[in-house]
Amino acid sequence: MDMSNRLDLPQRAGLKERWIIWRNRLLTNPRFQSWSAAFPLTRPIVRSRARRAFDLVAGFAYAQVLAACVEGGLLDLLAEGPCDTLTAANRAGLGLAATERLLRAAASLGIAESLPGGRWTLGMDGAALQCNPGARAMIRHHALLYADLADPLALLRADRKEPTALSDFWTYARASATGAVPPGKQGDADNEPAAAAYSALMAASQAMVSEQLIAAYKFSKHKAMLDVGGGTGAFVRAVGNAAPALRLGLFDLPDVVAGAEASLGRDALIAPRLALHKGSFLHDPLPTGFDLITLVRILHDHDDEPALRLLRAVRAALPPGGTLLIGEPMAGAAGGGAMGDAYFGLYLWAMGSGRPRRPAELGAMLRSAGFSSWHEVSTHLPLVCGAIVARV
Ligand SMILES: C[S@@+](CC[C@H](N)C(=O)[O-])C[C@H]1O[C@@H](n2cnc3c(N)ncnc32)[C@H](O)[C@@H]1O
Repeated sequence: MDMSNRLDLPQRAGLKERWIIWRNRLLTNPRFQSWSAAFPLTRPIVRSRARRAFDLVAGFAYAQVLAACVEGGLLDLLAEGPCDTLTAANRAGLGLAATERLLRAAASLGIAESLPGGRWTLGMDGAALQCNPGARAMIRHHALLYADLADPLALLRADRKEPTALSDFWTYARASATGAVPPGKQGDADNEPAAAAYSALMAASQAMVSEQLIAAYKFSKHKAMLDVGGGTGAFVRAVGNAAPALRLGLFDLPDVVAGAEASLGRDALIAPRLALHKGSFLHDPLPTGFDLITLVRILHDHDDEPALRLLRAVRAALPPGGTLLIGEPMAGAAGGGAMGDAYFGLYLWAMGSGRPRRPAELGAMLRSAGFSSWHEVSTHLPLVCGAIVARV
């Protein structure tokens, strides 16, 4: 292909587009690359861009170093206090040389840090991850994602029609994408272990999400909250503890509600004001009698058609003046970097259903589902969870 021809094509391109084309021409020019790396004023920029480019190239290796530290128990060990390489080798079940290699890699990534006398402790990022059980559960879970991403083009070419490790894990995902009834809807014994596995992962990572939403939104101004797709109830419990007068409801697939019953049924502060509802939010009407409905990490799991169907069901279940709170990581979130389009984009593609959405896209769907207004509510960490409030 004649590149120069292609680059000259957009005669009518706007200023921004022409600037991008000019910039990319410059950046791909070997003479400019050599000059800017040598020139003292541009050298720091070149170094930092080169580091960023290298991180893109090596990201998979970095993630695997982290996975090895978590799976090998090294993060737990380093959290107990400084230790030497032999102790780390014994904990991880690795040879001395392999452990030294892994710990040096971890130290270069901020997961571990070396101390005098050949000892090791947690690095700054290691410390942040170690105190976050949800993040550690996700790191372990990523073995499935990376298996699916081993051949990314094959995954994309398959057009979400082939089973994947993630579509086998999230058993409702394929049903949502194809319009089928989800496996757990009939209280399906075969589906119970799968429902228990994804519910455990969600419960482990729920605390960081509920922390964001409880800090951002005043739940106590409502009388009754229904958490739709509420899993085994970690979010209901957190909100119920923060708003002790709130009546509570949880709706999920029967296999999952059984887990919620086991987890919340004996909670003296929650159980007396909790109603559990079983069904499929894509096939059954939602229970009424709640002035607040929450969808936490739900919509992004579903393609536009089922997501819109769910929003219409929520709209139908809410009374006049009722409120919907959507909480999930959103694409284009401030400070979210590549989380939305790169991470969730590919994760949900591999799962076989759903997509990350920008707040404005969710807003347009809310309008077409019949909500009269919506606005974004800012959370402390949009990377973990963004929030949108919509009114009937
Ligand atoms: C990603 S999990 C989120 C769970 C919880 N909201 C949280 O943030 O931890 C999605 C939840 O939606 C539920 N779900 C998926 N499809 C459903 C359907 N058709 N009807 C009811 N619940 C469904 C799943 O069982 C699961 O508990």
